[in-house]
Amino acid sequence: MTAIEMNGKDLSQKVRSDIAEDVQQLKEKGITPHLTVIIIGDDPASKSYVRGKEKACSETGMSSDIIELPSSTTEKDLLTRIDGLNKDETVHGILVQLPLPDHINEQNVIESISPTKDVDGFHPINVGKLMTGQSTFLPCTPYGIITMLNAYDVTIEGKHAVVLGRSNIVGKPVGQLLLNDNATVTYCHSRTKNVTAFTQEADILILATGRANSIRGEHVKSGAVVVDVGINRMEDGTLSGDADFPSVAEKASLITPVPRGVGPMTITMLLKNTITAAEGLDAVGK
Ligand SMILES: NC(=O)C1=CN([C@@H]2O[C@H](COP(=O)(O)OP(=O)(O)OC[C@H]3O[C@@H](n4cnc5c(N)ncnc54)[C@H](OP(=O)(O)O)[C@@H]3O)[C@@H](O)[C@H]2O)C=CC1
Ligand SMILES: Nc1nc(=O)c2c([nH]1)NC[C@@H]1CN(c3ccc(C(=O)N[C@@H](CCC(=O)O)C(=O)O)cc3)C=[N+]21
Repeated sequence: MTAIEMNGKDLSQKVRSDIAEDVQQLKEKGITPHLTVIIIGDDPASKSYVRGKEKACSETGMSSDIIELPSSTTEKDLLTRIDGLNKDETVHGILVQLPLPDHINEQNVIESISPTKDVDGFHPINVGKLMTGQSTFLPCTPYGIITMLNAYDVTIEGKHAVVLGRSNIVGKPVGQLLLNDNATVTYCHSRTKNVTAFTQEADILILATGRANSIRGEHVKSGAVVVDVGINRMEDGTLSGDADFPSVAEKASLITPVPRGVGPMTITMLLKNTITAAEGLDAVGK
């Protein structure tokens, strides 16, 4: 079998043109959806993601601003700024780019963002809603993955989904969304014994470990749907996923490439969440 590529870049174009229409409608009501991104320090990869987010906002007619702070910023300063943004009615979505410098407690920062402006879906209130099946902001990468699987007509119900990785931003929430859609979900992590025994049983395999080219064709069941979340910058400057793309693509029925797979969908769902925030839906607790 040779896999069909699930192209997140093309799908993003389509979803973003719908988003642009929603933005237009909101503007007619006098609301311009606005996203504020805070970035601390000068990690080049983080800066590049943040630029991608800003570009995507302007392409859909949304407004955005980036607050760039030095890595010496204290937690107290950061929390004060977030408090200001929480109170600012012109700001609908707040995203603090992760990871943060070691001297700042990530959880304190996440919990300081108003759950109604938490377009990352990382606040414990929103995580709790996701776990209990209530509608809320879905974390952007998992939301993008589900949107992609739906767009490519992948049946989730009754399938065995295996998730490699259990981070709060990718692994755990993507497993929860698949469970909410009636998959049987297995999580694997660094302490899992014999990961291959699980990957070989997966109908839907989500790779989110950040270990470049670590999953090869022999690890994958024939006909599996493989979603590669990994973004690994190689020595030659190119990006690689967690899958060894050529050998996995030979076994899988559908696969996401890296780049142009999950990454662009993550940004697209961030835009969607910002619109939801601007609409002020009851569903997110307003
Ligand atoms: N495309 C996109 O939009 C996005 C891409 N990413 C990329 O996705 C990848 C994962 O990101 P993130 O979740 O933040 O990463 P983390 O480093 O936070 O988590 C990695 C997870 O992988 C697990 N793991 C490590 N080694 C193995 C192994 N050998 N077998 C099974 N599991 C293992 C870890 O287990 P343990 O918990 O035991 O340590 C951990 O749960 C990265 O490459 C990141 O750059 C991230 C966000 C968005
Ligand atoms: N609070 C917070 N929210 C996040 O959502 C968040 C974060 N912090 N920290 C870092 C990770 C990573 N992430 C990516 C987003 C887009 C691409 C993306 O667009 N990738 C392009 C390639 C980009 C390139 O060429 O460098 C692609 O895969 O085609 C990648 C990774 C969001 N994250």
